[in-house]
Amino acid sequence: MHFIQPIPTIRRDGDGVVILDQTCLPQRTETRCLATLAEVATAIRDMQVRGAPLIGATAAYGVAIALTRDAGDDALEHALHTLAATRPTAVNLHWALGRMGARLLPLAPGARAEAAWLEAEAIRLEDQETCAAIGTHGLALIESVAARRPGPARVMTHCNAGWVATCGAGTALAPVYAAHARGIAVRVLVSETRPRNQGLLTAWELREAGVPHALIADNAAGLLLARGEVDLVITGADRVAANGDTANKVGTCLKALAARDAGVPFYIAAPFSTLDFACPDGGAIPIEDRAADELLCVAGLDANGQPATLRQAPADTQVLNPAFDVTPARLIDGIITERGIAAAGALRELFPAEEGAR
Ligand SMILES: CSC[C@H]1O[C@H](OP(=O)(O)O)[C@H](O)[C@@H]1O
Repeated sequence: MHFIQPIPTIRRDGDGVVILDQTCLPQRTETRCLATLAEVATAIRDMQVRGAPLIGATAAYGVAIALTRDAGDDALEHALHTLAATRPTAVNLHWALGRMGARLLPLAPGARAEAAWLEAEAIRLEDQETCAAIGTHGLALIESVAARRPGPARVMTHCNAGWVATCGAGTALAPVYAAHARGIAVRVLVSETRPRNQGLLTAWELREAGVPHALIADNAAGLLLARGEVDLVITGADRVAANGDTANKVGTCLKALAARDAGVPFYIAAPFSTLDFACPDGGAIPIEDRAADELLCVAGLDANGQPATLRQAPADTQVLNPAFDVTPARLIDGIITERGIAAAGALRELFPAEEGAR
């Protein structure tokens, strides 16, 4: 059964794209047209689109949008550099731009725009297939939990690695959706994911899909793991280094530590486009620092149901806001990819270098 996104996270519309604006979720579902390179770069930087695979696809469309106006060498280089500078950690962005550059640079300018749209569309469609395959492979983990004990399989996740973060079913949530579609009882524990609260997107997705779940405060994860109330942890990833060290949303590493201490298996779900074989280990992964206001303010609806932002601490409060952390390979029980599940650090067995992996 193929997962169909309730609202496409990105789709071509003439010489531009229409995105689902994630800064409005979960309060409102609004789409937004992106018609220029600058609008695409802003959408990625400001997280109107977010999630590693979706960032990559959006960047690919951004190149197509730019080349539709000017397909010369300088314009192509400018588009690639502008988009590459938007967010540093998710390697899917750089993977997609590398793929676009390799496809387009050898072409005559007159042939580039059409080829760029085709390549962007191919990246989007491939991501749908990739998510589906991750779902199939991850399903086996949920099935084995379901076979071991009565009641729903209790899966903890962090951040949002569901359909809104991709062009398909998601990464970490793809196995959950696959289980739910097959009638396997599953209950997802969703951590809030301060400061940007991507867990609210996960809770919204699961609610819309009718998948039982509970939103938890980030700091509740350790207690729930220690009390034996979690069977399996699955999170997404933004970059997996060659040795299996994995960057994901800040807070992931604490969950992996608590899971290991409690004897709960901890898995990462990530496609090939998230694997960075050129990056030796987690210490070499660039970690994005984001604006202080992400911690100092909260966004939501006011008493009248209108969108509002509240400042919860003085604007000059000193803040550190690393958006990601690195979970060492030793804490990861496996990485669920579109080609199967590999031990962290053994990804080359699924993606041999001779196939052209970075
Ligand atoms: C499907 S990977 C999603 C990945 O993206 C998140 O980052 P962000 O919300 O900053 O784009 C996070 O690390 C998730 O695991």
